[in-house]
Amino acid sequence: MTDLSPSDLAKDAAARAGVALVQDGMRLGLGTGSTAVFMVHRLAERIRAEGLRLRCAATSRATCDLAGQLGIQIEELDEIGWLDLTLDGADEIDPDLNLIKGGGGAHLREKIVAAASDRMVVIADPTKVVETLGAFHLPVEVIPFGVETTITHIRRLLDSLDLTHRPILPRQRDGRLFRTDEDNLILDLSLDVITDCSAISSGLHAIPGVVEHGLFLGMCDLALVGAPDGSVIEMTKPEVTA
Ligand SMILES: O=C[C@H](O)[C@H](O)[C@H](O)COP(=O)(O)O
Repeated sequence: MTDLSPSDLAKDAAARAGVALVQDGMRLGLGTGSTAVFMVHRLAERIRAEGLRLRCAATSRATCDLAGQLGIQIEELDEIGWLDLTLDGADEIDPDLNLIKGGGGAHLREKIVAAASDRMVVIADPTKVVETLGAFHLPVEVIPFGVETTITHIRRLLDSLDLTHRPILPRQRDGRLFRTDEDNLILDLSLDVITDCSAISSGLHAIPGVVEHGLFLGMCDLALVGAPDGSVIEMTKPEVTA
């Protein structure tokens, strides 16, 4: 790959470091997004060079298609059953390794795959590292049926959490409502700062039309943050003191 922007060089550095964790015989979850694209390319290179025998599940149709084009066989998650490692990108990473994901609308399958993995490792460029989650909109996947009612429920939840007047925007693409791989809709919540991630998470999960939100709390084990010069910083969870 030539002529990469500084941002792409950083993503590629993180992707290489993530792929370096892959060992022969592993069952892998492959994430979605622009950083994951680098990861899938680097993984395909290692498979070709080293003959790695892997079993891989994808978190989106896009990743499934790319992997197929590069000669990586993708199986259904349920055929594999459980995964050793998932490598995925993120939109925001806080110091506790809590994440916002779903900028590409793939967070539902990503969360199912990450939850079925012994280890979730995030690969990212430095712009994704934040002190507090929330500057990036929080994606919420919702069922199309009764979406206005679901928005009303979300509005009431935000009001109850002192997050009044925060925009709740149905995601659009090419002038039409964006549809996920499950044919659902995405609502993007502009929250600015999320001070109580657990309250938002449990509140959203309690709303019937909500399928899944993009907060990944306590799921990430390690974040690999690449830089344009090829170096990578490892972020680990802070030690819990008794
Ligand atoms: O839905 C998309 C995923 O959660 C992505 O992993 C996330 O948006 C990060 O994508 P990127 O690597 O393109 O910044």
